[in-house]
Amino acid sequence: MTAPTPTARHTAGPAISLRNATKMFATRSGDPFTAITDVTIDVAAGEFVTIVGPTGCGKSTTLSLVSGLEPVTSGTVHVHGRPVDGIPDGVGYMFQSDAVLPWKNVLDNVAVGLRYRGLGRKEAHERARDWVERVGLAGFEDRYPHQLSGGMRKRVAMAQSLIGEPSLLLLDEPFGALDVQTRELMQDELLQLWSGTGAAVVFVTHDLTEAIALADRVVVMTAGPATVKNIVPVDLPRPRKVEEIRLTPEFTELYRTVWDSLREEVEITRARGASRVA
Ligand SMILES: Nc1ncnc2c1ncn2[C@@H]1O[C@H](COP(=O)(O)OP(=O)(O)OP(=O)(O)O)[C@@H](O)[C@H]1O
Repeated sequence: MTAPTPTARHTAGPAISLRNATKMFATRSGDPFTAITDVTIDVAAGEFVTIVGPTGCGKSTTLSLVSGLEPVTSGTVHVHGRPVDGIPDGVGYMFQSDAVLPWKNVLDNVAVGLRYRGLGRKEAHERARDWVERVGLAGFEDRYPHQLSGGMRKRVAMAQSLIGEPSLLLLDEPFGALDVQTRELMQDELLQLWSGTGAAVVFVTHDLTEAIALADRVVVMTAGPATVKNIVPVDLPRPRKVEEIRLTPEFTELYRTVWDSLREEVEITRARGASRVA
């Protein structure tokens, strides 16, 4: 597997910039529901940022403001220096439930984004073949998703998100449904594929080991409505092998720092849940 050539565009400012971003949703009762409040985060080109926080605090909502799927209620969200108004150019996504199309084989699934953007079949297939190889699926081009393992489907999804050479990669618990061994393998492969691309990454996860192993910085969110509680720099050398670095004393220390920050927020969230069922 080889890393892709650097393609991300370079701008002077941060790739992503949220300033006091607040999102409210309308509710049936008429009272707006605040999902996140005053979130301020910058992500530089080529930086890998992970977001952790208690369940339901607003992590996915934060991503949806960056991807343009939801408009911000107050505050600002900029991508490559421009206010987000609809889906910005150069965004790649990956979610827990992958977007692999059951009626298309591996090659067509990987090529689908390029075809959608108007590239001819031959060229799209050539590039897709290259990406199928990069994600370790050479020889499986003709297989259909139901003939693949969970890990192989994730590889297809990874190739789908990376083939467009995104300058921004938004990942929402992409490996959440995988077993632990496959997950670690996919984490290593993601790091390898991303390294050198210059893409800014925002990766939402519940798994602190994953958050620390992948990141340049871990953003810890508060109990909902989420705001940024703490940002922990991860000064571990790259390239990284998740299996190896998670056993180092530096990693254990980082884990303690992140968990110390998160624990209180998890307890607040649990107490709210308990009071609702009391
Ligand atoms: N479209 C919507 N309309 C109303 N409320 C919403 C909408 N989207 C999200 N919410 C609410 O906003 C809050 C934050 O949701 P969000 O999915 O961002 O949290 P999360 O931290 O990603 O959750 P999880 O950890 O469970 O994945 C939740 O209370 C959710 O119910």
